[in-house]
Amino acid sequence: MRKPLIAGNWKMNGSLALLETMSQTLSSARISSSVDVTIIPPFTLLMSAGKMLEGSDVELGAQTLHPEASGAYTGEVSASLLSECGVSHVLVGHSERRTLFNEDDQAVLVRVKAALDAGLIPILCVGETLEEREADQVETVVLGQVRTVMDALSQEQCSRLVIAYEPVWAIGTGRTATPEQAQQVHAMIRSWLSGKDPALGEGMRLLYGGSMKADNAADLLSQPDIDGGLIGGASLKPDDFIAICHAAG
Ligand SMILES: O=C[C@H](O)COP(=O)(O)O
Repeated sequence: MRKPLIAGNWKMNGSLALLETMSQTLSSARISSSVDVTIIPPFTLLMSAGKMLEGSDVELGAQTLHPEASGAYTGEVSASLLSECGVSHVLVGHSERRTLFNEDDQAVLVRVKAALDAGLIPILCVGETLEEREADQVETVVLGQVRTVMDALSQEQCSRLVIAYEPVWAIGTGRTATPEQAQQVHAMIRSWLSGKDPALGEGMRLLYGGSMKADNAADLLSQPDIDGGLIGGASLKPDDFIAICHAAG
């Protein structure tokens, strides 16, 4: 039985004030222990967030990392620096990183390895653009992104990953994949994983991301192969984020 995970990616948004409100709202929300919850604020808030969340069940994630352990990389942050803030999860390969910061599959792979080496849980983001969907390339693109990473890792390393399927055309657009569209891609990813290793297919959490909101979360999360959500915009509104967490429980 896979435990659902709801992860809120704040992107380059939020503030210390929102962090305080979010942490208070989450701690009084009585979210079921059958759901894992992670918030993923910008780097500058991680240290404060780590302190605020200490002792709570809510976990902390980062939005990216540099693959090297240390060195002259002005502006970058390594896995060990993230760990010091109390970070347990890190997004890798988000479509905004792939598109705006030119992170290709190899750049994604080295970041996944760096995260795993440091004991962090990578949330590997994959997904097709609208043009790729319209050209019938969903399987080629999505499984290509999954394969590049999974085929380069040991089975034990693979078992520590979470995958988030985020159709690029649904991110921040208000245009959500239908539960059937999302389920179809999740089932395809799971079937590929099962072919590689049945235990991996059975155990890996596959999150959906792309305009998931309080009013569509329950339908998406009720699909058999959707094990949680990677939430952008709605994760900045404490009540909406908590409603999504409740929908997963
Ligand atoms: O990381 C989160 C995703 O990009 C989804 O963002 P969104 O919920 O604003 O569409």
